[in-house]
Order: sequence, then structure tokens, then C-alpha cells
Amino acid sequence: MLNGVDDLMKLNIALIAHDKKKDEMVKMSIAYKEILKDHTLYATGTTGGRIVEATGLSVHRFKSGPLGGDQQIGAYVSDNKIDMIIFLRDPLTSQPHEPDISALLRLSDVYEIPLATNLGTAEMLLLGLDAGFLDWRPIAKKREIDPAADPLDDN
Ligand SMILES: O=C(CO)COP(=O)(O)O
Repeated sequence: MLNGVDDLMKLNIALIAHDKKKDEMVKMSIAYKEILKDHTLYATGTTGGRIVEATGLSVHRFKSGPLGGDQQIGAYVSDNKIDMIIFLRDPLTSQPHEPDISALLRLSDVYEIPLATNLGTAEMLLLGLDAGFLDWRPIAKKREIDPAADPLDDN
């Protein structure tokens, strides 16, 4: 539910990391805590636990990835509830739940959700978020909730 300007500008960010990338995710969360703290954070189970433990940030945790967490985040994407995804994937280890991972990436493209799959891009997204480059997302969200409030709507 959106309440006022502050909530409207708060984005929903999903954070996911494969096992060999979890340390990287933790370091990134610590480094960008000041940016992340102003938004609503979601994560797959184990990744979320590591972030909470390392930063004290509040994180809504879904199931672990192999147990359906990627799919749960995908469902949120299809409901327009996720504005940005940082998914630090391990490109060198095969994952038992690869179809779930592909499905999440596919849905992110379907809904044009900004998605980083490595640390380099993740940092660009976080800095872009801080600079206001994602300010269009709340407008898109608002359009979904209240078409009459859409500033681009001529009707
Ligand atoms: O497997 C994952 C993403 O595909 C991540 O899940 P966990 O955060 O539960 O380890």
C-alpha cells in the first residue's frame, strides 16, 4: 500500500546470490547500506539471512532459491511488486534449480525490471538508484494502481 511521497519513492529491491557469490553480496550490502536502507528489501532465504546478519538491515525473506525462492520473487515481478533485482549469479557452478533461475530472468525482461547479474552492474544500478535514475519506477507503479494519476495519460 502506498502512503504519501516517502512510500511512493521507496523501491522494492530483490537481492539474490548463489553460494559462491554470497560473500560478495554481503560486502556489497555493507558498502551500499546507506542506499539500501531507504528501500524495501526482499531476498531469497539464505542470502537474506546473510545480509541481515552482516548489516542489520530489514529484509523480507522468501524461501531458499532451490526450494522455490526464485519463483516467489518471479511471482512478485509479475505482480509489478519488484522494482530492481541484484542477482549475483555463479556462472561456473551448475544449479539444480536452473529452470527457476531462467524463469526469473525471463520475467524480469518481460516486465523490464532493472536487473544486475554481477557486481559491476550491481554497483552501477545502486549508484543510479541513488542518483534518481529509477524515479520512473514509482510512476509506473502508480499507473498500475491508479490510471487517473498517470501524468502521461491524455484521457
Ligand atoms: O539459489 C539461489 C538463487 O538461485 C539463492 O538462494 P539462497 O539465497 O537461499 O541461497
